Amino acid sequence: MAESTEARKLVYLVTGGCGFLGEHVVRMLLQREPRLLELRVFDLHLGPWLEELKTGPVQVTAIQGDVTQAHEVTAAVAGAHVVIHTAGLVDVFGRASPETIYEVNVQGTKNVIEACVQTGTRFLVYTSSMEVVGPNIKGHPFYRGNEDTPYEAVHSHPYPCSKAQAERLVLEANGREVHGGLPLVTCALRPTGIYGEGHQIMRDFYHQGLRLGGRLFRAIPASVEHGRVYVGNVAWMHVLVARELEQRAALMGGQVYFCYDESPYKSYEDFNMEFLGPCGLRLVESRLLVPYWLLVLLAALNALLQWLLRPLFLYAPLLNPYTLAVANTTFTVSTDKAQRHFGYVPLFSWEDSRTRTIHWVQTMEGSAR
Ligand SMILES: NC(=O)c1ccc[n+]([C@@H]2O[C@H](COP(=O)([O-])OP(=O)(O)OC[C@H]3O[C@@H](n4cnc5c(N)ncnc54)[C@H](O)[C@@H]3O)[C@@H](O)[C@H]2O)c1
Ligand SMILES: CC(C)CCC[C@@H](C)[C@H]1CC[C@H]2[C@@H]3[C@H](O)C=C4C[C@@H](O)CC[C@]4(C)[C@H]3CC[C@]12C
Repeated sequence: MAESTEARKLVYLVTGGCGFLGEHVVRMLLQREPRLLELRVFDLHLGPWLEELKTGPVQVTAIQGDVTQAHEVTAAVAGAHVVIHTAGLVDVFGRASPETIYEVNVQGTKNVIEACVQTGTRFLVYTSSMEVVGPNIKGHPFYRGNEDTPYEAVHSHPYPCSKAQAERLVLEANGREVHGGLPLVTCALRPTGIYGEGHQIMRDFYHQGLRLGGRLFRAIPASVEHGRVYVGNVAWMHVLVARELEQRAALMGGQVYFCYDESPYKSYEDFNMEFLGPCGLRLVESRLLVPYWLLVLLAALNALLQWLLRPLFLYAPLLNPYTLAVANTTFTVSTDKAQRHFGYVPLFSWEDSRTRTIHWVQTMEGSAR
């Protein structure tokens, strides 16, 4: 590598660095941030793959910790220049209680902010979500909207509520004085539905399709558009924001950015078929067999069963009233704010993103090939 070790002086902390997005952020930082001296990877569950990263020029420090424990967070943040806070409890299936979701997503984020303030860390990038905007409980479409598009952001589900609260805390913390007297600079990235290597729900759909003899059944009309963005591009946006936050603090501090790339606008299921189709699955047009009212009924039945069975075991299917509403409401973004503010251009074309994701599905354990 051409850069001298002298240029390496920055310490980054990635919370949730062993999650689906977090792992991509960690790997992207190692590849694309030449000023990195130390990379701290903080997660409740550390991945074994971290070991192989420890042989490179950057010191990779794995920290097993819990964002809900303020002292653990403060210890991890101390001495870091930049914190990328991706840790979160992503649960729209009723696996965790609302209290736990709030504890991790809201209290965990408060702990990260306070740790920055106490220890003098000045730059904080928060992984928010499109869900802080919508789809809202009224099912209003958000069609090719941007960061300034008016939309009634009203939620009732614990996950979007917690993400919205956490995002607000992060943005309000912009400008707070940190230890040493300088201002904290924060911003939030709002990915739409992320896809790519490691995406658990794609894995679930693939295995469900295999169990159903290579078929998936269309539930959502093809006309409902659902925003998707490739994980490599989301990771790249995090790296760029973190890099530019110091130089462009006045412009970027306290701002939100949707994550976007060249992925096509399609329905959730049609989009998944871009990858699952080449892996041998087909989408069966069953909309006449399974009309929407029946899906609503099934989703409600699933919610009831989840509640009834909770004392015995956790019943958490993909279909519930909330996931049905999200999948069945158009929500797509069209914006260039990230390009204007910090020069973001997707690193991976749609073709690359598609090829990489297909390759990942094909090499998945239990795949048809
Ligand atoms: N997956 C998506 O489509 C999507 C879309 C928009 C936003 N997001 C956001 O991106 C972030 C990452 O999501 P993901 O899809 O990679 O989820 P993920 O579950 O794969 O990753 C989250 C990581 O956070 C860690 N974590 C959870 N609780 C923790 C705690 N108490 N302390 C420390 N670490 C903890 C988990 O162990 C996991 O490694 C989340 O904040 C999520 O809200 C995800
Ligand atoms: C109706 C069924 C046949 C299909 C169910 C699909 C459902 C599980 C999918 C559809 C949309 C998905 C969400 C969407 O991509 C965006 C996000 C934002 C992110 O912050 C967390 C994940 C989430 C909520 C996806 C979860 C899975 C959903 C609801």
